[in-house]
Amino acid sequence: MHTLVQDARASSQRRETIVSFRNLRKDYGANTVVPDFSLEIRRGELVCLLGPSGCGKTTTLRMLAGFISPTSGEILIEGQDVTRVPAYKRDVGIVFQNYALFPHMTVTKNVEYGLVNIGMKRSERVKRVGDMLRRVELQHLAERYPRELSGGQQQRVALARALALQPKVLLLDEPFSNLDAQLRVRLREDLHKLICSLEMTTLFVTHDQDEALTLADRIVVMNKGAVEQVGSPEEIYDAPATRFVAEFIGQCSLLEGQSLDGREFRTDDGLSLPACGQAGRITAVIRPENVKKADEMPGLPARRAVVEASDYHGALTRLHLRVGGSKLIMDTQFPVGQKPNPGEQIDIAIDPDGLRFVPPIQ
Ligand SMILES: Nc1ncnc2c1ncn2[C@@H]1O[C@H](COP(=O)(O)OP(=O)(O)OP(=O)(O)O)[C@@H](O)[C@H]1O
Repeated sequence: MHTLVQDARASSQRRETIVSFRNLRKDYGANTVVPDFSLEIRRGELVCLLGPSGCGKTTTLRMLAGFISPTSGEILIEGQDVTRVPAYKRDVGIVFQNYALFPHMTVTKNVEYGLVNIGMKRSERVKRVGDMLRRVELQHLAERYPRELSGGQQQRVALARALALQPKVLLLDEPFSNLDAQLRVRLREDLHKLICSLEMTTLFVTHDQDEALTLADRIVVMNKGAVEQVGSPEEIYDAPATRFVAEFIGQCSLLEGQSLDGREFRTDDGLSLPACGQAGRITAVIRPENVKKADEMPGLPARRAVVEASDYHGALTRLHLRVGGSKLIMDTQFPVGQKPNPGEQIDIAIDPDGLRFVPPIQ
């Protein structure tokens, strides 16, 4: 499986660039919402803009769609500068957060709409719409109106409408935000399969890290308009470049300290860990799965930890621990009835292979 993912990624890396953002900037008056955004998206890639609310994701997506003009910089689609090209001439399909279906048109008419506009022959339209509805599994609802559909079905109509025009790029703005948690997961898988089968170059926006980690080939983590890190989901989770990325993706404990001689890292609270080779002040990132029960890691120094809180999550229990003055989060399992209570002590070990370092607080 891993090899397949790597192969797919390697082959996408060999493919040509479809979208280029070059030093894109957007100001609203004196307020700079996107200072300097550059990115290349290759054919068939599924790229996600991920970040907290207000970080500039939608603004960036809308600049590519042509709904917002950048203050400076360039956007290229298949090598053509489209920065000043109107939205309807960009060959970009978009699925909006609220789907924006035409309420007075049936599913068929909604999907057919763009095809009529470009003057496609009726026989071809019927074929294309049929194909699209089959792909999103909505043939049986073709004559319904949007108000007669569930949220998930409406989303699929919006997707079919965007894909019917066979755009060069598909843009998705928070595509799952109006759906309940279970449906989100199912539709996420369906969407992933569909986009992969069409080899559709896709840029999507979300503030949901799970969505980004499960769907994207590459994630662009944004913070206050700036790009913090670009990488595969594995890279972003396993090797965060900054404190912001480490905290935004998954859970972690961040320990400030000093790398002493390249071999020892000493936290400000006195905890000693293997160092990263770098000297000076630095921050250690420890994921909860890398804090283990001491007896699971014989040979590593055991540390006495006080349980401050424990949260039961079904498959695992999350413990909030204090080791000396340092706080750690640990994900583990206990036999039924043996979960430690707040105030109890347990012996833990920190897996040095999972230890990562990021620049310290400025
Ligand atoms: N037309 C506008 N005029 C002034 N400021 C704007 C305008 N549109 C967006 N902004 C500001 O730009 C910033 C980025 O907005 P944007 O919608 O791109 O964020 P986002 O990351 O997509 O957030 P969310 O996840 O909440 O949609 C925000 O601070 C927002 O208030």
